Formats: sequence, C-alpha cells, structure tokens
Amino acid sequence: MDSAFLFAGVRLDRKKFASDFSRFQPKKEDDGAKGQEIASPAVVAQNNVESRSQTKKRKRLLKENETESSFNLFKRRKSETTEAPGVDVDDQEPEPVAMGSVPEAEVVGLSRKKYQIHVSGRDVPAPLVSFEQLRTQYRCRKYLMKNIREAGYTEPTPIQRQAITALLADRECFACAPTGSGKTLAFTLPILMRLRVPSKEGLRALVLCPTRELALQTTRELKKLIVSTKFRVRVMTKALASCNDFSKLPCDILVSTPLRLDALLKESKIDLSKVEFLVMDESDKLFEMGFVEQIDSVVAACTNPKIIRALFSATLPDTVEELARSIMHDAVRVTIGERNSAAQTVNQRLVFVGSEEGKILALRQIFSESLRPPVLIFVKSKERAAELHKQLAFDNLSIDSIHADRTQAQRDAAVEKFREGKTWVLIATDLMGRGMDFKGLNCVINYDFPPSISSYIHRVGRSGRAGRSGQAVTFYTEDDVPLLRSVAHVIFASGGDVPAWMLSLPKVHKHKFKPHTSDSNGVLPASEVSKQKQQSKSPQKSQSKISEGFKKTKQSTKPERGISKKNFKVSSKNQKTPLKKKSKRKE
Ligand SMILES: Nc1ncnc2c1ncn2[C@@H]1O[C@H](COP(=O)(O)OP(=O)(O)OP(=O)(O)O)[C@@H](O)[C@H]1O
Repeated sequence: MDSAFLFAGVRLDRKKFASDFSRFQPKKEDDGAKGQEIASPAVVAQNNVESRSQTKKRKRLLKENETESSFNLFKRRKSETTEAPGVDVDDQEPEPVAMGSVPEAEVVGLSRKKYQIHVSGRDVPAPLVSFEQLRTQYRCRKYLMKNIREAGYTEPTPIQRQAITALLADRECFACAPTGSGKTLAFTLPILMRLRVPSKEGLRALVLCPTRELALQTTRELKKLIVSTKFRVRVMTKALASCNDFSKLPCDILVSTPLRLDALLKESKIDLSKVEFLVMDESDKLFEMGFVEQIDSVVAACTNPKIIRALFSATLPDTVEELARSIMHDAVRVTIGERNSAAQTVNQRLVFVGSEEGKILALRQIFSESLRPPVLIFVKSKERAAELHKQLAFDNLSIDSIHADRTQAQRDAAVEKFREGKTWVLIATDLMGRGMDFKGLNCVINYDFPPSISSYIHRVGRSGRAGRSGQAVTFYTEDDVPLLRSVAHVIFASGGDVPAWMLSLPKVHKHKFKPHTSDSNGVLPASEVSKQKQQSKSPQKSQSKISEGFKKTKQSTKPERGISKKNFKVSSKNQKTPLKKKSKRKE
C-alpha cells in the first residue's frame, strides 16, 4: 500500500458542517445551562418502559405515593461533626419526619419496574420519588437543594432514585447502571448529606477513581454541589501528595487514585481512620490486577467502624462482587436495566476494514462524509495513539491525543480543550475509556478493537450520555474475529442491528479473555507500573481479603459476565428473537 496515499489529508467541508462547528465556539462556564438542555435519562427510561395498558394504574399508584407524607424514613445518627465557622446558619432545616408507614410494596415494585431498577438484599429502601423528597423527608440542606437545581438536575435518574436512598439508609451498596446514567451524583449527594456540615476533624469521605482525569472530573462535580459552603474537597495531585503532613491540610472529601493514596499510607502521611464514606468508582477497574493491592491497603486503613462502602460501575462482573462481598457488610445490590450492557442511547456499528491499512482509509472516509465533532478515537496503546496523531496531523483537523506518555500538563490541556470544543478529534487509549463525561460527544470510534467487553461498553458509553443520542463505530479486521461475537451480542442486546452470522460465531475459549492489566492498555505510565511491580514483590503490611480472594479467582478466572448465547435464538440474517430469561434476582 502506498503510504503517501494513506497519509493523504482530508479536507473538511466547513460549510456542510457549519452547524456543528458553531457549537464549538469557546464558551465560558456553561455547565449549568448545558445541564438544562439535557433530556433527563429518567424521562427516557420512563418512556421506554411504560406499557400503555399499565399506565393508568401505575400513574394512580405513583401519584398516591408522591403525595404520601409518611414515607419510610431512616433515623439519622446525631451528627458528631462540629460546625465550622461561617456555615450557613440560617439554613433552616425541616423537622425530621418520624418513622412512618412503609409505602405499599406494590407501589415500590411498580416504581422499580418503571425505572428498570433491580435490587437484591435485605429491606432495601424504596426508591426516591423526586429530588424534593430529599428535603422533605431526608433533611437535605437548602444549599444542596439549590445546587442540585442550579446544576440543571430536575428529576433523579433511575440509579440516583435507588442508590441514594440505599446509601442514606446507611446501607453498603453495589451499584451497576449504564454509562452516562448519573452514577456520580448517586454517590456525591449521599456523601454530602451524610457529612452534613464541614468539619475540622479530618478526612471523612474518600472517592477512589482509576485515573487522575476521572478524579479531577469527580472533584469538579463535587465542587458544583458545595457552592456557598465551607466544605473542602481535594483531589490528590502530585503537589498535594508531596505535602508532609496531610493531617494539617483541612479536607472533608478526598478524591484520589489508589496508587497515590497507597504511597502516602506507606509513608504514614495520611490518616484514613475517620473516613465514614468510601466510594470505589469504576470498581471493576479498581479490582483489576495492578490496583487490587493498593485497594487492599486503602480499605485496611479505613478503620472507622461506622464506614459505609459503595462500589459503582457500568460493568460489575460477578467475580468483582464476590471479592468485594468479603469486605462489605449486608450490602444492597442495585442494578439498572440489563447488567453489564451498553447504553441504549448509543447507535453502534461494526465496520469491516479488511486489514490494518484499511483503518486509516475508513477513518478518512468517515471524516469526509460525516464528521460531527467532537469525536473520540480509541486505540490500543500509547504508541498507536502517537502514530495516528502523526498520521492525521496534516488533515486540517483540530486534533489532539492523550495517553500515558504525555505529561500531566499535556493531559490536562488535552482534556480541557476537548471539553471546550477547541479540539474536535481526540485520540486516546483506554485511559479515557472510563467515566469521562464530555457533554455532547457525538461519536466514538474504536480504531483498534477493544480488548474486552467491559472496555467496549465503557468506550462506547462516552457518547450517548444523559439521555442524549450518540454514535459508536468499531473497526474490525480478520484478527479481531475471535472477539467479534461478544461485541456483536452486546450491540444486539442494546437494540442494534448485527448480522446473524456474527451472533452465531463460536464462543471464545475462556483463557483468551484474560482480564487485562491496567498497564496493558497504557493506563499507567511505565514508572508507575514498575513501582507497582516492586510493591507487589514486597510483603504487604495488612493484606485484606480482597487480594487473597483475587489470587484465588485469578486461578479460575471466569469470563466477564456478558450476554450468553442461550438468551438468543438466531434464526435468520438480522432477525432478533431474544428468549425470555428467568430472573433470579430478588425484587
Ligand atoms: N438527574 C440528572 N438529570 C439530568 N442530567 C444528569 C442527572 N444526573 C447526572 N446528569 C448528567 O449526566 C451526565 C452523566 O453523568 P455521570 O458522569 O455521573 O454518568 P455515569 O453513570 O457515572 O457514567 P460512566 O459509567 O460513564 O462513568 C453528566 O453530564 C451529568 O451532569
């Protein structure tokens, strides 16, 4: 293949895409306004699920529920925190409502059905009816109600409805909900409600994220919610980590990657004994090889007996849940929709590109025919990202790349410019695959085939968020055929069209679906990886059950729980006839 031809640039038709370009004029701070534009995912879910014949009855029952004044309330513990000076003392709170009658099981059941909420565990509290209920029945403070409104959140999403009430009832929680369905607010709200007021007593809530970028984003979301309070939310950066005595730094909520925190723990620079709330976001990633020992040491350092732990992710394999159950107490499991599935708002396509060379041609064709920025392109390694960046550098595109070999400043700038719409095309490794929320991202292109089903689900989930529609195109070559079947099933299960032959491809043998390590896809810089290797050789002070369990599970690794062949009857090309599954879940 003539490389000059391959690297020939594409010219963008600016006239044709004028409306798209105009959307990317730099704006100042528009998060709130944008939030208001978004159709609530809850509304979307409601529209999808409601069947006509049941609508009337449900509406009547739900209305009765909404006006029900004696909701089942949990008794709050008396706050042991000290009011920091300057706290909004005029924040008049409603009197706590006495324990009332439990809403009818049927009403709760209907509400769960309506929002596709599946729960398991003992006495799971009823889902939230509205954000207003947080004020009237859960004593949510005025500032928080105001900040929820100002962020543009009018109605809770399904995961927020159920995970918030579970966490507010002091229940430990596994929460699994599709990408872009508002899981961040589902844990940040209960954190702030539980902490109630800022305190000088030290770190009380900890959020662990697999990447620094996601930690920064979560911090941003938390900061939106604490406007006009004295809460201190910090993200663990390199600069912060170099602080000699963390106890002198006032901080209520810390957001961190496990690596940095573990390093501080090893040097006894940080005290986690007051932590009341530990959230592991993208928990299945955190339970992968490379992270698990750090997670162990963080979990072991959180010694507060009152601690509530919560695991959130769009993909939660059984193996992770099994491992985590060893540290959780009486946990509730909340699942929205089909477990481990791709967001239904994403229009997914598989494109055969023949060979490696075919990829760049196919990409240029997509760009010249229908480029609708912003576009996120995933590749399998940092080397591939750098290479593709070079190849596209002369294509008259506003393009950037992000991967572990770029400096932190470069990575931050790449994310910021992409958010602002200054960069139209961002090339990324799986570093960007998890949790990143780029509002209005139109299209994800899997230039290199994803290494696992969870990677596929998270990558495509960068678009089609918060009820918006999005697109995902996945290139595949002959080499990718072994993994094609699983991806095709995921697309099919989320309502996409795939040819019948793909669905009936032979199943890949378990050992080929090894869980990939965090470093294999360029998530961690080489220096961090070697540190990890050293650490894993050195004896651990306090090995908890997780890493022990992890070692056992590794010996008998189950494949990621996906959609199994037995759930589908494939009769002819493109014909979809999903069979009914027997639900084992307890409602
Ligand atoms: N109640 C709500 N109403 C409208 N928009 C919301 C609501 N809650 C969250 N959002 C918006 O939905 C988007 C996705 O939320 P978030 O990033 O928390 O998703 P997620 O479920 O954590 O996704 P992922 O699995 O990819 O991490 C964000 O832009 C957020 O502002």
